[in-house]
Amino acid sequence: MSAGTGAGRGLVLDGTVHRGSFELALRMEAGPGEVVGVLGPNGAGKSTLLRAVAGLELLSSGTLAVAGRVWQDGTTALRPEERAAGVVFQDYRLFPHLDVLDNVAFAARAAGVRRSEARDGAAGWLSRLGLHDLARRRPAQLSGGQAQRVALARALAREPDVLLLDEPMAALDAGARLEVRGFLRTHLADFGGPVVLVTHDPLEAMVLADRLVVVEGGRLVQQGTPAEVARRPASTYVARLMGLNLWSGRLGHDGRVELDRGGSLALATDATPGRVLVALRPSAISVHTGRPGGPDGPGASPRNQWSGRLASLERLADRVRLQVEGRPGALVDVTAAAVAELGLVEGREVWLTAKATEVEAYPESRPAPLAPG
Ligand SMILES: Nc1ncnc2c1ncn2[C@@H]1O[C@H](COP(=O)(O)OP(=O)(O)OP(=O)(O)O)[C@@H](O)[C@H]1O
Repeated sequence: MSAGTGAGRGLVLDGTVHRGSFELALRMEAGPGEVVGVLGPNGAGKSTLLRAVAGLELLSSGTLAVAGRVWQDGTTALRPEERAAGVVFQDYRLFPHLDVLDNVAFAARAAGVRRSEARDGAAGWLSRLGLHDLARRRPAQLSGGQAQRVALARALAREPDVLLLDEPMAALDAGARLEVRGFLRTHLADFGGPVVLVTHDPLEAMVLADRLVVVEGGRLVQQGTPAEVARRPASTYVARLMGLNLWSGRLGHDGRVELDRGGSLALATDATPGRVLVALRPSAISVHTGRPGGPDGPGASPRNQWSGRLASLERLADRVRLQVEGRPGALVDVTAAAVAELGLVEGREVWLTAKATEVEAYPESRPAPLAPG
């Protein structure tokens, strides 16, 4: 889906929301058919953003419009029930006393549609989503994955102008998460309106979102396609999330970046001298237990090498992540075999090397303004 196009028919939020002493100040758009993933650390304001769209919090200033209709501005504030928003929460929030069919029929019933007609409509949604076998079950008889699929059916059955998903997979175990992720991927693509998906999980964001918006401390710090954000993270939080090393520094005319927190790295590419962020994949760094090439070795080694102390080892799915203190400190990924062969233990002095071609540098800048809708 194209970013930013036709946002007039999508969602446009430009304003501030206050909750106690916290302020969210944001401009964001989600075009029709576009899935925007909102990422951010705890307390960043992600839920506040969704609540403001749903009408559970009011904007202190600014405007919110969805599908060409103003939901809030200086003079208007639609009540939550007047907003055509389909919301899916992490804890499903199905009505426990109603079976699945009546849960999905609920919005139509609340809008005054006759019971038989509302149930026919709900049955249609359940069939479309492959959930008709669950129609007669009560929420207590559903697994977490099933409950969350029903919650999506209920949200879609409202025929909303925007879908709001608040950490929809956070309460699920790994198996159900995979299942629901596939389900969302299929059915979000069929929904023609804007989707705002709040998540902590970078994989979920990568798989489901067309565009990412990163919020920290109530402010937008970065937005872009998942690939852009992963390649050039704008903050340490994003870099960690994407599993990258990120340092800030100053690039000189000699092609070396002097890092703010010590050390320097050589680049292979031409970048404009000045303030930069430097990203390096943990798997692009090699570990050695002695100085590469020996103390007086020939210059055959890669252009970046530095020493450090192994602070910790963490087993990941298919590798081991090392945290090395040094100048610069770095995350390094190696195989379990390498850990054994090199005798890597906490506290050990190591040498790190990285090819200059692996070092990605880009200007340290404020997020680019949104393209006009
Ligand atoms: N009812 C409230 N009254 C006052 N402040 C609140 C209230 N609820 C949340 N806050 C504050 O608003 C800020 C943003 O909270 P919010 O829940 O939007 O963050 P979040 O990004 O969704 O975090 P999390 O990932 O932990 O859910 C936090 O600093 C929080 O302390």
